[in-house]
Amino acid sequence: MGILDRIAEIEAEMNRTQKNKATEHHLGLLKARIAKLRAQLIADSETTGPKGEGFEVSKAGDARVVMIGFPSVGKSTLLTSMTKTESNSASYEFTTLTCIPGVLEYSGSRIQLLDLPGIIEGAAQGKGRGKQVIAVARTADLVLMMLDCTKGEKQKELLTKELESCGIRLNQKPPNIYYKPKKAGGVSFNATCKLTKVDERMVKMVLHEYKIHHAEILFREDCTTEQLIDVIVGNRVYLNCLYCYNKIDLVSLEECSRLAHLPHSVVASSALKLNFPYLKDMIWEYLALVRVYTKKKGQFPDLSEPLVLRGGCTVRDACAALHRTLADQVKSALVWGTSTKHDPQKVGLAHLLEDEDVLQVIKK
Ligand SMILES: Nc1nc2c(ncn2[C@@H]2O[C@H](COP(=O)(O)OP(=O)(O)OP(=O)(O)O)[C@@H](O)[C@H]2O)c(=O)[nH]1
Ligand SMILES: [K+]
Ligand SMILES: [Mg+2]
Repeated sequence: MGILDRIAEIEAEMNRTQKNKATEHHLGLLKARIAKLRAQLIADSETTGPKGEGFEVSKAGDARVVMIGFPSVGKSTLLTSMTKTESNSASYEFTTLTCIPGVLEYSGSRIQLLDLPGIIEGAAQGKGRGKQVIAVARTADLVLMMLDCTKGEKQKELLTKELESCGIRLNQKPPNIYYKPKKAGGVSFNATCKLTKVDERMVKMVLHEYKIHHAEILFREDCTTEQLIDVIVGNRVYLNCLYCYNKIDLVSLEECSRLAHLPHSVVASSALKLNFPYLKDMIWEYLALVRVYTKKKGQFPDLSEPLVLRGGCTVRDACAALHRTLADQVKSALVWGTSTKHDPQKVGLAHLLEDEDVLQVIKK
Protein backbone atom coordinates (compact mmCIF):
# COMPACT_ATOMS: atom_id res chain seq x y z
CA MET A 1 0.00 0.00 0.00
CA GLY A 2 1.34 3.43 -0.94
CA ILE A 3 1.82 6.29 1.50
CA LEU A 4 -1.13 8.20 0.03
CA ASP A 5 -3.43 5.22 0.54
CA ARG A 6 -2.27 4.89 4.12
CA ILE A 7 -2.95 8.59 4.71
CA ALA A 8 -6.40 8.27 3.15
CA GLU A 9 -7.12 5.23 5.33
CA ILE A 10 -6.18 7.03 8.52
CA GLU A 11 -8.20 10.09 7.45
CA ALA A 12 -11.21 7.86 6.89
CA GLU A 13 -10.73 6.32 10.31
CA MET A 14 -10.52 9.79 11.87
CA ASN A 15 -13.76 10.77 10.18
CA ARG A 16 -15.45 7.61 11.49
CA THR A 17 -14.25 8.22 15.04
CA GLN A 18 -16.48 10.35 17.25
CA LYS A 19 -14.70 13.19 18.98
CA ASN A 20 -14.96 12.86 22.75
CA LYS A 21 -12.83 12.49 25.87
CA ALA A 22 -12.48 8.71 25.40
CA THR A 23 -11.23 8.92 21.79
CA GLU A 24 -9.08 11.99 22.28
CA HIS A 25 -5.89 9.98 22.75
CA HIS A 26 -6.56 7.69 19.81
CA LEU A 27 -7.30 10.64 17.50
CA GLY A 28 -4.12 12.31 18.63
CA LEU A 29 -2.20 9.20 17.72
CA LEU A 30 -3.80 9.06 14.27
CA LYS A 31 -2.95 12.72 13.69
CA ALA A 32 0.65 12.05 14.60
CA ARG A 33 0.71 9.08 12.22
CA ILE A 34 -0.61 11.22 9.38
CA ALA A 35 1.93 13.92 10.14
CA LYS A 36 4.69 11.31 10.01
CA LEU A 37 3.45 9.87 6.73
CA ARG A 38 3.19 13.34 5.22
CA ALA A 39 6.72 14.14 6.31
CA GLN A 40 7.89 10.85 4.81
CA LEU A 41 6.12 11.54 1.53
CA ILE A 42 7.62 15.01 1.35
CA ALA A 43 11.08 13.89 2.40
CA ASP A 44 11.73 10.85 0.24
CA SER A 45 10.71 11.86 -3.23
CA GLU A 46 13.58 9.58 -4.34
CA THR A 47 11.67 6.45 -3.42
CA THR A 48 8.48 7.65 -5.10
CA GLY A 49 10.36 7.98 -8.39
CA PRO A 50 10.37 10.82 -10.87
CA LYS A 51 6.75 10.30 -11.85
CA GLY A 52 5.63 10.01 -8.28
CA GLU A 53 2.58 8.64 -6.61
CA GLY A 54 -0.40 10.90 -7.20
CA PHE A 55 1.02 12.85 -10.13
CA GLU A 56 -0.41 10.74 -12.95
CA VAL A 57 -2.87 13.22 -14.46
CA SER A 58 -3.38 13.01 -18.19
CA LYS A 59 -3.72 16.06 -20.37
CA ALA A 60 -7.29 17.07 -21.08
CA GLY A 61 -9.04 20.01 -22.66
CA ASP A 62 -7.56 22.62 -24.96
CA ALA A 63 -4.54 23.61 -22.84
CA ARG A 64 -2.88 23.01 -19.50
CA VAL A 65 -2.22 25.65 -16.84
CA VAL A 66 -0.04 24.60 -13.91
CA MET A 67 -0.06 26.39 -10.56
CA ILE A 68 3.37 26.61 -8.97
CA GLY A 69 3.95 28.22 -5.61
CA PHE A 70 5.22 27.99 -2.07
CA PRO A 71 3.05 26.16 0.47
CA SER A 72 -0.09 27.92 1.68
CA VAL A 73 -0.15 30.73 -0.88
CA GLY A 74 -3.71 29.74 -1.83
CA LYS A 75 -3.34 27.43 -4.83
CA SER A 76 -5.99 24.97 -3.72
CA THR A 77 -8.32 27.77 -2.71
CA LEU A 78 -8.01 29.15 -6.24
CA LEU A 79 -8.75 25.77 -7.85
CA THR A 80 -11.79 25.32 -5.63
CA SER A 81 -13.18 28.79 -6.28
CA MET A 82 -12.44 28.89 -10.03
CA THR A 83 -13.46 25.38 -11.08
CA LYS A 84 -16.03 22.76 -10.09
CA THR A 85 -13.29 20.65 -8.48
CA GLU A 86 -12.68 20.86 -4.75
CA SER A 87 -9.14 20.76 -3.50
CA ASN A 88 -8.60 20.79 0.25
CA SER A 89 -7.17 23.97 1.66
CA ALA A 90 -5.93 24.58 5.18
CA SER A 91 -3.68 26.92 7.08
CA TYR A 92 -0.86 24.36 7.43
CA GLU A 93 1.84 23.80 4.79
CA PHE A 94 1.75 20.85 2.38
CA THR A 95 -2.01 20.40 2.61
CA THR A 96 -1.95 19.28 -1.01
CA LEU A 97 0.18 16.21 -1.65
CA THR A 98 -0.80 15.24 -5.19
CA CYS A 99 -1.76 16.76 -8.50
CA ILE A 100 -5.43 17.82 -8.60
CA PRO A 101 -6.96 18.71 -11.98
CA GLY A 102 -9.84 21.12 -12.51
CA VAL A 103 -11.45 22.57 -15.61
CA LEU A 104 -11.65 26.26 -16.35
CA GLU A 105 -14.28 27.11 -18.93
CA TYR A 106 -13.54 30.18 -20.97
CA SER A 107 -15.52 31.38 -24.00
CA GLY A 108 -16.04 27.98 -25.55
CA SER A 109 -12.70 26.51 -24.51
CA ARG A 110 -11.89 24.08 -21.73
CA ILE A 111 -8.63 24.74 -19.94
CA GLN A 112 -7.10 22.21 -17.55
CA LEU A 113 -5.98 23.88 -14.32
CA LEU A 114 -3.66 21.83 -12.12
CA ASP A 115 -3.25 22.28 -8.39
CA LEU A 116 0.02 20.88 -7.00
CA PRO A 117 1.86 20.57 -3.70
CA GLY A 118 3.76 23.65 -2.65
CA ILE A 119 7.42 23.73 -3.52
CA ILE A 120 10.24 25.15 -1.46
CA GLU A 121 13.83 26.17 -1.94
CA GLY A 122 15.81 23.11 -3.00
CA ALA A 123 12.81 21.59 -4.77
CA ALA A 124 14.87 20.94 -7.88
CA GLN A 125 17.20 18.73 -5.85
CA GLY A 126 14.22 16.73 -4.71
CA LYS A 127 13.22 18.60 -1.56
CA GLY A 128 9.56 18.19 -0.79
CA ARG A 129 7.86 16.66 -3.77
CA GLY A 130 9.66 19.30 -5.77
CA LYS A 131 11.01 17.07 -8.51
CA GLN A 132 7.59 15.69 -9.33
CA VAL A 133 6.00 19.14 -9.20
CA ILE A 134 8.61 20.57 -11.56
CA ALA A 135 8.20 17.58 -13.88
CA VAL A 136 4.50 18.47 -14.15
CA ALA A 137 5.39 22.14 -14.72
CA ARG A 138 7.42 21.11 -17.78
CA THR A 139 4.24 19.77 -19.37
CA ALA A 140 2.39 23.09 -18.97
CA ASP A 141 1.23 25.43 -21.70
CA LEU A 142 1.25 28.20 -19.10
CA VAL A 143 2.73 28.47 -15.63
CA LEU A 144 0.55 30.32 -13.15
CA MET A 145 3.06 31.28 -10.49
CA MET A 146 1.10 31.75 -7.29
CA LEU A 147 2.63 34.26 -4.90
CA ASP A 148 1.58 35.46 -1.48
CA CYS A 149 1.48 39.23 -1.89
CA THR A 150 2.37 39.76 1.77
CA LYS A 151 5.66 37.87 1.37
CA GLY A 152 7.65 40.11 -0.97
CA GLU A 153 9.55 39.37 -4.18
CA LYS A 154 11.77 36.67 -2.68
CA GLN A 155 9.28 33.88 -3.50
CA LYS A 156 9.25 34.83 -7.15
CA GLU A 157 13.05 34.81 -7.39
CA LEU A 158 13.40 31.48 -5.60
CA LEU A 159 10.72 29.76 -7.66
CA THR A 160 12.16 31.09 -10.90
CA LYS A 161 15.56 29.74 -9.85
CA GLU A 162 14.14 26.32 -9.01
CA LEU A 163 12.39 26.09 -12.37
CA GLU A 164 15.45 27.39 -14.21
CA SER A 165 17.67 24.74 -12.69
CA CYS A 166 15.32 22.16 -14.21
CA GLY A 167 15.52 23.66 -17.67
CA ILE A 168 12.33 25.72 -17.60
CA ARG A 169 12.59 29.24 -19.03
CA LEU A 170 9.80 31.66 -18.20
CA ASN A 171 8.65 34.41 -20.56
CA GLN A 172 11.71 33.98 -22.77
CA LYS A 173 11.97 33.12 -26.42
CA PRO A 174 14.25 30.26 -27.48
CA PRO A 175 17.62 31.83 -28.38
CA ASN A 176 18.00 32.43 -32.09
CA ILE A 177 21.18 30.39 -32.50
CA TYR A 178 21.64 27.80 -35.22
CA TYR A 179 23.61 24.89 -33.83
CA LYS A 180 24.56 21.65 -35.55
CA PRO A 181 27.01 19.15 -34.07
CA LYS A 182 29.27 17.49 -36.67
CA LYS A 183 31.56 14.49 -36.98
CA ALA A 184 34.60 16.41 -38.24
CA GLY A 185 35.83 19.76 -39.52
CA GLY A 186 36.25 21.66 -36.27
CA VAL A 187 34.01 24.48 -35.08
CA SER A 188 32.70 26.90 -37.65
CA PHE A 189 31.45 30.03 -35.95
CA ASN A 190 29.47 32.87 -37.50
CA ALA A 191 27.14 35.67 -36.49
CA THR A 192 24.65 37.74 -38.46
CA CYS A 193 24.69 40.57 -35.92
CA LYS A 194 27.08 42.36 -33.60
CA LEU A 195 27.78 40.30 -30.47
CA THR A 196 28.29 42.21 -27.22
CA LYS A 197 28.00 39.39 -24.68
CA VAL A 198 30.18 36.62 -26.12
CA ASP A 199 32.99 36.33 -28.66
CA GLU A 200 34.30 33.47 -30.78
CA ARG A 201 36.85 32.43 -28.17
CA MET A 202 34.20 32.26 -25.48
CA VAL A 203 31.86 30.22 -27.70
CA LYS A 204 34.63 27.75 -28.48
CA MET A 205 35.56 27.48 -24.82
CA VAL A 206 31.99 26.68 -23.90
CA LEU A 207 31.76 24.10 -26.67
CA HIS A 208 34.99 22.45 -25.54
CA GLU A 209 33.69 22.42 -21.98
CA TYR A 210 30.85 20.28 -23.30
CA LYS A 211 33.38 18.17 -25.23
CA ILE A 212 32.11 19.40 -28.58
CA HIS A 213 34.95 19.89 -31.05
CA HIS A 214 33.09 19.82 -34.35
CA ALA A 215 30.00 21.92 -34.91
CA GLU A 216 28.43 24.61 -36.99
CA ILE A 217 27.20 27.54 -34.95
CA LEU A 218 25.48 30.71 -36.12
CA PHE A 219 24.33 33.50 -33.80
CA ARG A 220 21.34 35.28 -35.29
CA GLU A 221 20.92 37.53 -32.24
CA ASP A 222 23.04 38.98 -29.47
CA CYS A 223 22.82 36.06 -27.01
CA THR A 224 24.47 35.42 -23.66
CA THR A 225 26.66 32.48 -22.63
CA GLU A 226 23.70 31.04 -20.70
CA GLN A 227 21.58 31.11 -23.83
CA LEU A 228 24.34 29.41 -25.79
CA ILE A 229 24.49 26.68 -23.15
CA ASP A 230 20.71 26.26 -23.35
CA VAL A 231 21.03 25.62 -27.07
CA ILE A 232 23.94 23.18 -26.69
CA VAL A 233 22.34 21.22 -23.87
CA GLY A 234 18.87 21.30 -25.44
CA ASN A 235 15.96 19.86 -23.48
CA ARG A 236 14.82 23.31 -22.36
CA VAL A 237 11.19 24.32 -22.29
CA TYR A 238 10.11 27.90 -22.91
CA LEU A 239 6.86 28.68 -21.14
CA ASN A 240 4.69 31.71 -20.71
CA CYS A 241 4.30 32.62 -17.07
CA LEU A 242 1.73 34.73 -15.32
CA TYR A 243 2.52 35.89 -11.79
CA CYS A 244 -0.58 35.81 -9.62
CA TYR A 245 -0.21 37.88 -6.45
CA ASN A 246 -2.77 36.26 -4.18
CA LYS A 247 -4.34 37.38 -0.89
CA ILE A 248 -4.66 41.04 -1.94
CA ASP A 249 -7.35 41.36 0.72
CA LEU A 250 -4.43 41.50 3.17
CA VAL A 251 -2.51 44.47 1.71
CA SER A 252 -3.14 48.17 1.21
CA LEU A 253 -4.60 49.58 -1.99
CA GLU A 254 -1.26 51.22 -2.79
CA GLU A 255 0.60 47.92 -2.52
CA CYS A 256 -2.07 46.17 -4.54
CA SER A 257 -1.76 48.75 -7.30
CA ARG A 258 2.03 48.48 -7.29
CA LEU A 259 1.90 44.69 -7.71
CA ALA A 260 -0.77 44.91 -10.40
CA HIS A 261 1.55 47.09 -12.48
CA LEU A 262 4.50 44.69 -12.44
CA PRO A 263 5.14 42.93 -15.77
CA HIS A 264 3.21 39.71 -16.45
CA SER A 265 1.32 40.13 -13.18
CA VAL A 266 -2.24 39.86 -11.91
CA VAL A 267 -3.48 40.47 -8.40
CA ALA A 268 -6.26 38.35 -6.91
CA SER A 269 -7.80 36.93 -3.81
CA SER A 270 -8.66 33.29 -4.22
CA ALA A 271 -10.54 33.23 -0.94
CA LEU A 272 -12.71 36.28 -1.75
CA LYS A 273 -12.78 35.68 -5.53
CA LEU A 274 -11.41 39.16 -6.20
CA ASN A 275 -10.33 40.11 -9.74
CA PHE A 276 -11.31 36.70 -11.18
CA PRO A 277 -12.67 37.97 -14.53
CA TYR A 278 -9.38 39.76 -15.25
CA LEU A 279 -7.33 36.79 -14.08
CA LYS A 280 -9.25 34.53 -16.48
CA ASP A 281 -8.80 37.01 -19.33
CA MET A 282 -5.07 37.11 -18.66
CA ILE A 283 -4.79 33.30 -18.53
CA TRP A 284 -6.53 33.21 -21.90
CA GLU A 285 -4.28 35.90 -23.33
CA TYR A 286 -1.09 34.22 -22.08
CA LEU A 287 -2.15 30.85 -23.48
CA ALA A 288 -2.41 32.59 -26.86
CA LEU A 289 -4.96 30.10 -28.13
CA VAL A 290 -6.90 30.59 -31.33
CA ARG A 291 -10.65 30.02 -31.61
CA VAL A 292 -11.82 29.14 -35.09
CA TYR A 293 -15.54 29.02 -35.88
CA THR A 294 -16.34 26.67 -38.70
CA LYS A 295 -19.28 27.08 -41.05
CA LYS A 296 -20.85 25.29 -43.97
CA LYS A 297 -21.64 27.01 -47.25
CA GLY A 298 -24.77 29.16 -46.99
CA GLN A 299 -25.01 28.73 -43.22
CA PHE A 300 -24.03 30.81 -40.22
CA PRO A 301 -21.07 29.62 -38.13
CA ASP A 302 -21.66 27.94 -34.79
CA LEU A 303 -20.30 30.54 -32.38
CA SER A 304 -20.80 28.41 -29.29
CA GLU A 305 -18.40 25.60 -30.23
CA PRO A 306 -15.15 26.92 -31.63
CA LEU A 307 -12.21 24.77 -32.58
CA VAL A 308 -9.50 25.72 -30.10
CA LEU A 309 -6.00 25.61 -31.57
CA ARG A 310 -2.47 26.72 -30.69
CA GLY A 311 -1.16 30.11 -31.77
CA GLY A 312 0.48 29.96 -35.19
CA CYS A 313 -2.01 27.38 -36.49
CA THR A 314 -2.90 27.09 -40.17
CA VAL A 315 -5.97 26.07 -42.14
CA ARG A 316 -4.31 22.66 -42.42
CA ASP A 317 -4.15 22.38 -38.60
CA ALA A 318 -7.81 23.34 -38.36
CA CYS A 319 -8.72 20.63 -40.90
CA ALA A 320 -6.64 18.09 -38.98
CA ALA A 321 -8.45 19.01 -35.78
CA LEU A 322 -11.83 18.51 -37.49
CA HIS A 323 -10.97 15.16 -39.01
CA ARG A 324 -7.78 13.17 -39.49
CA THR A 325 -8.06 12.91 -43.26
CA LEU A 326 -9.89 16.15 -44.02
CA ALA A 327 -6.79 18.14 -45.05
CA ASP A 328 -6.22 15.72 -47.96
CA GLN A 329 -9.69 16.44 -49.32
CA VAL A 330 -9.49 20.20 -49.00
CA LYS A 331 -8.37 22.41 -51.88
CA SER A 332 -8.78 25.85 -50.34
CA ALA A 333 -10.87 27.73 -47.81
CA LEU A 334 -12.81 30.92 -47.26
CA VAL A 335 -11.82 32.85 -44.17
CA TRP A 336 -13.48 35.83 -42.47
CA GLY A 337 -11.66 37.62 -39.65
CA THR A 338 -8.54 39.49 -38.60
CA SER A 339 -6.18 37.17 -40.51
CA THR A 340 -7.56 38.22 -43.91
CA LYS A 341 -7.13 41.27 -46.11
CA HIS A 342 -10.78 41.25 -47.17
CA ASP A 343 -13.80 39.20 -46.04
CA PRO A 344 -14.06 36.49 -47.09
CA GLN A 345 -10.65 35.78 -48.50
CA LYS A 346 -9.91 32.61 -50.45
CA VAL A 347 -6.81 31.03 -48.89
CA GLY A 348 -4.68 27.90 -49.14
CA LEU A 349 -3.95 25.29 -46.48
CA ALA A 350 -0.86 27.15 -45.26
CA HIS A 351 -2.82 30.31 -44.33
CA LEU A 352 -2.22 31.36 -40.71
CA LEU A 353 -5.42 31.66 -38.70
CA GLU A 354 -6.10 34.18 -35.95
CA ASP A 355 -8.35 34.17 -32.90
CA GLU A 356 -12.07 34.29 -33.78
CA ASP A 357 -11.62 33.64 -37.50
CA VAL A 358 -14.50 32.00 -39.35
CA LEU A 359 -13.54 29.14 -41.66
CA GLN A 360 -15.36 27.44 -44.53
CA VAL A 361 -13.43 24.72 -46.32
CA ILE A 362 -13.74 24.05 -50.05
CA LYS A 363 -13.28 20.39 -50.96
CA LYS A 364 -11.48 19.18 -54.07
N1 LIG B 1 -6.69 36.19 3.38
C1 LIG B 1 -6.64 35.27 2.44
N2 LIG B 1 -6.37 33.99 2.77
C2 LIG B 1 -6.32 33.08 1.79
C3 LIG B 1 -6.55 33.42 0.41
N3 LIG B 1 -6.42 32.30 -0.31
C4 LIG B 1 -6.14 31.31 0.54
N4 LIG B 1 -6.09 31.76 1.82
C5 LIG B 1 -5.79 30.97 3.03
O1 LIG B 1 -4.46 30.51 2.98
C6 LIG B 1 -4.35 29.21 3.54
C7 LIG B 1 -3.71 28.26 2.58
O2 LIG B 1 -4.57 28.05 1.47
P1 LIG B 1 -4.41 26.81 0.53
O3 LIG B 1 -5.38 26.96 -0.58
O4 LIG B 1 -4.46 25.55 1.32
O5 LIG B 1 -2.94 27.03 0.01
P2 LIG B 1 -2.05 26.07 -0.93
O6 LIG B 1 -1.17 26.96 -1.71
O7 LIG B 1 -2.91 25.14 -1.68
O8 LIG B 1 -1.20 25.28 0.17
P3 LIG B 1 -0.44 23.85 0.07
O9 LIG B 1 -1.34 22.87 -0.59
O10 LIG B 1 -0.18 23.51 1.49
O11 LIG B 1 0.81 24.12 -0.70
C8 LIG B 1 -5.75 28.81 3.95
O12 LIG B 1 -5.91 29.05 5.32
C9 LIG B 1 -6.63 29.72 3.11
O13 LIG B 1 -7.87 29.97 3.74
C10 LIG B 1 -6.83 34.79 0.11
O14 LIG B 1 -7.04 35.17 -1.04
N5 LIG B 1 -6.85 35.66 1.15
K1 LIG C 1 -2.08 24.97 2.81
MG1 LIG D 1 -2.89 23.13 -1.75
